Amino acid sequence: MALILASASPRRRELLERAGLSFACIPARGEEIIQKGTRPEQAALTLAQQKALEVAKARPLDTVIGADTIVVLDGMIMGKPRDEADAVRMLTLLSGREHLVLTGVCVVNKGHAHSFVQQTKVKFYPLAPAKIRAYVRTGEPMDKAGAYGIQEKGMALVEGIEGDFFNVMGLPIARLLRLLEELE
Ligand SMILES: Cc1cn([C@H]2C[C@H](O)[C@@H](COP(=O)(O)OP(=O)(O)OP(=O)(O)O)O2)c(=O)[nH]c1=O
Repeated sequence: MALILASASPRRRELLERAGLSFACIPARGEEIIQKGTRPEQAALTLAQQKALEVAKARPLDTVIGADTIVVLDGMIMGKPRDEADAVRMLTLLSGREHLVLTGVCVVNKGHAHSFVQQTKVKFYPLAPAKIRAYVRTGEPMDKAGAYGIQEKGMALVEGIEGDFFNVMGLPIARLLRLLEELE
């Protein structure tokens, strides 16, 4: 029985590797679709479940991990920016404010799906418009929820966090390891 990470995210792969696990990566191909009006927790859970279940169908004997990370400001969900203007819009909204990063995780094992959502609070410094534009021009925000990466240049935007740092990067690794141990 193998462990499979149903993800194309280089951050998730790196975190699992750093935690010392052996696993294979098989990205889910399905589009990430969520119905309008879905609550943030439910959205993160549903997307993680969709990814894990899609890959688990092809690998029924293996343990499959799916995850999805969203940023939530005042109850509003921010995924990845559509384009640079969208990234500027998101970062302008996040400037000087506190938001939540939610990562949904789903582990499919022996035909059962085990899911949870982990939440981390992140506070941004106030950001001057020129700073936001310069950061967006680096290209870093484009494949990241909320248009920033706390583990790269985006670290300069962050005044503080409350909760698991790795959850912001895309995988709440300690809680995931605990779940995997329970399933052994
Ligand atoms: C907020 C934040 C998000 N992110 C990333 C983590 C996720 O990769 C990405 C959110 O997109 P996701 O849809 O969660 O993941 P993904 O499309 O990159 O990979 P896959 O669906 O194949 O698993 O944003 C950071 O790297 N740093 C951050 O600080």
